[in-house]
Amino acid sequence: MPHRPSLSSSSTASTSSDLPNRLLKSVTPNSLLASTHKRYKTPLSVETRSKNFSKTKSVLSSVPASPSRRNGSASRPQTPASPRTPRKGAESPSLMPATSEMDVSNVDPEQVLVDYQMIEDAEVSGEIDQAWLDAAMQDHGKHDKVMVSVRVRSSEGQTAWNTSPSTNNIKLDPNYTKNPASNSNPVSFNFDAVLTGSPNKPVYTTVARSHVHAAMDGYNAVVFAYGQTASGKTYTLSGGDDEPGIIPRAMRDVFGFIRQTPTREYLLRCSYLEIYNENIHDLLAPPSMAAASPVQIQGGGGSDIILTPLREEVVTSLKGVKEVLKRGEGNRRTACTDWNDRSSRSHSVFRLVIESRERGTGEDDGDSISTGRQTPAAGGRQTPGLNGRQTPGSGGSKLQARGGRSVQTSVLSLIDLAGSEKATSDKERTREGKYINTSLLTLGTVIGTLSDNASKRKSDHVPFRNSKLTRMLQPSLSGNARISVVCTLNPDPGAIGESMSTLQFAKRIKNVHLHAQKKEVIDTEALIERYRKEIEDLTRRLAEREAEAPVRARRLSAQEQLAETKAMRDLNNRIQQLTNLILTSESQAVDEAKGEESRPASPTKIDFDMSPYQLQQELLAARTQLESQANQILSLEASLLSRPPLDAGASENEKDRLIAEQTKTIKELEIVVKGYEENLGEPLRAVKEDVEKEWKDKLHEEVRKREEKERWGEELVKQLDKEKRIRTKLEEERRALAAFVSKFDSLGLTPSKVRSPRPSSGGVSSIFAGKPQNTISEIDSGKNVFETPLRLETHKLQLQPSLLDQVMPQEQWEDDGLDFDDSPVKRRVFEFGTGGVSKKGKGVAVIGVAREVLSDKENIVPPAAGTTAR
Ligand SMILES: Nc1ncnc2c1ncn2[C@@H]1O[C@H](COP(=O)(O)OP(=O)(O)OP(=O)(O)O)[C@@H](O)[C@H]1O
Repeated sequence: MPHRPSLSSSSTASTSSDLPNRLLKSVTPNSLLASTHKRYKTPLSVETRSKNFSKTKSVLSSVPASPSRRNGSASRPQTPASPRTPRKGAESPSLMPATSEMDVSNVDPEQVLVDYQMIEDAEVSGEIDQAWLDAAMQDHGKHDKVMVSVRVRSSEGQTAWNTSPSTNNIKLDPNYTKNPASNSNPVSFNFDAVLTGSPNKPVYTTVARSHVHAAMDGYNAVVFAYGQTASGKTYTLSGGDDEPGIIPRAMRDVFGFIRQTPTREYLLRCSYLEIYNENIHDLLAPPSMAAASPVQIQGGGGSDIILTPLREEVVTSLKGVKEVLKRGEGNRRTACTDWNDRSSRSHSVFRLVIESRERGTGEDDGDSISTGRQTPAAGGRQTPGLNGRQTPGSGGSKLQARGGRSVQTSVLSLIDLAGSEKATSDKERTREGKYINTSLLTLGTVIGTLSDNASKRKSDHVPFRNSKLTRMLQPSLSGNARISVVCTLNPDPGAIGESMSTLQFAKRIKNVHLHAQKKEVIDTEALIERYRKEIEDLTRRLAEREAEAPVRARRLSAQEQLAETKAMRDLNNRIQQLTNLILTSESQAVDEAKGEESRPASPTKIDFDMSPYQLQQELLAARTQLESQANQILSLEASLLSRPPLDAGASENEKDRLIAEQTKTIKELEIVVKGYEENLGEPLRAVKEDVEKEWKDKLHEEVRKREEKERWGEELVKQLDKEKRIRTKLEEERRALAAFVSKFDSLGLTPSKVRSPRPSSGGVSSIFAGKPQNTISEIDSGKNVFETPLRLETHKLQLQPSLLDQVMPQEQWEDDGLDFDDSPVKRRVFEFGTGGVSKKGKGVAVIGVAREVLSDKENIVPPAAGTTAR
């Protein structure tokens, strides 16, 4: 029996010095009752969770051989559902600071990085050396299944199980089978490991160490203990000072790993929570705060989940981790149940988020050299919560990729599940037990479905959302984590039923398939470098294929040649795609350098957090876009090729001109194509604007010309109307004059009665017959030979009403609306009358002529032939 000294001075348990007394007490029923009674006064404990594993003997003997009830339950006082009160040794919740100095939202991650130089000897496990590390690495990379181990609790009493650690087998003792006749076919199970005994070190080494290393290497890892109440889950996970369990050993290994890895620097932050009655409580926050704002689960659907609000404490040393653990364990809910003095009444989850990147040279680190342990937020740097880039407690990455150095992020989750149990005699415990059993049942269903899906290649719905526990474990159980399960068994024959159900759970979870992936956030520089390398590789392969093409073409069938062409086209497409990605990344980097943080993400930005489905969609969209760009480029090239070929007979100058023209066009096309590449399908903005402007100006000019023509047309129509009206009036005038003349003639005036001594044989008609040549007839196609001079003057001279009224009423003449000021007709009329004198003079002269002709018909003497009117 190993000696187990007390765990801590603050523990309520006795020290090793009073071991004999404790042993004595432990076997006395009265003392057991007394102690139980005393404990029930504080049913929901916040006592420091470091159980007194030093009193193994007494504890083991006090743990009932089977989950049978204890005596004294009848006298148990009612359980107050009051808030937790601290027990002796636990950190008082009221003293707990509302916020912690090491809360990740209060520190600059760059200032609290841990590297190999900072690890002190005392912090690391002496067993870790390079060979050991190499072995651990090789191991953890291979598994695609859950690692399942069974640990049978030590017992001094009877045991129902026969174990064989060397063959990893566990068998039910034939004496305890229901049907002894079935001895030939005993209940037997094989697992990855079957463990017995009290030491925790071999347990850690076997079930958890490689997973811890996987987490340090960038994989998510989960280790959890499953089993009925009092079977040893907490003992396995937490242990005690003399027999530390998986959690403290894992933390020691974390720092040991860092010490052995001089090439990287780490940001470590931990959180501690419990799921109690289907509520998640932050164990690192003061209880009042944790109760007021329970932790919520966000996200999911296969991807990572976010727990908020959840305190995350940055740790830079093993001591720091121990303090955090102590604080969290002090807040855990434990109570004395019928089967376990200090039963965990909740599922507890301790999470360590590990972010790491290659150590910089210092030049690319700016002011973030981690050459020694630094105080948080030192140096006046902005804290992450203040610079707007990070959300405190959101669970996202805090460390930035820089200088081409990518950041790996992983989470190590160490989970102590509450134990399944039968109905208890206490109301409050029964209520808790109901929640515990329900969530464990859901866990079993989820595991069962996952296992069935994997073995039968189905995709049945997995009810992750039916409990907080499975919801929280969803990303890990969906496959993106390395998982190790320790199933703990109570060897007592009275617990065979529960043990069998635990073993069935272990068997099912063994079938769940895992495909853990490293999560890496890479910065633009490193990304571009990767693309460049890939392009180089592809270009080389393409060149090789092209070189072999002629030889191969002879050997290949038509179908194979098609496949070959397609393969080469794919290579080309990929090169093109990568080139575009480089261009996009580079422009993004420039924007980032300019501080354009608000710039929307480029459509081709690679987000390594995306689910494979989202990435596929992105890829599909990018391919479609590239294909359309390729088509545009092809059509541009085609139009370039379809340009008229250079005429062989063209003169040198002409050739030069055509060459210059074609060169210019090629340049323009190049700009357009480049624009398309840079803008992912958008034409170059400047080119687009130029073209638009050019066409706008042209359009304006065309509109202006059209409007001018319309105006000109309208004017022309007006002029034509005027001309028409003039023509009509002239016609009427001609008719009137003709009537007048014929009337005049019909009066039978003889030349003797006329004052003029020069008689005319033709009468008045002869006057018109002998009119001068420059009359209106010249502009009127020779039709209205009599018109204008007389018409106008007749109108102006107010011809004798007795005569004219009959043919031309006064009003008609006045209302003709003609304006002769500018008309060519008028001009000609005046010219005709005046022979080119001034406008005013012309009018007078014309009137004079008309008056001479018309004022006194008695005096009208037709001029001699060939003479003009005076
Ligand atoms: N392998 C072991 N060797 C010695 N003692 C053990 C071992 N496993 C468990 N015990 C003891 O058994 C008791 C119950 O163990 P523990 O509290 O770890 O059970 P549990 O499964 O966590 O119970 P619960 O689900 O009720 O919290 C403890 O006192 C512990 O010290």
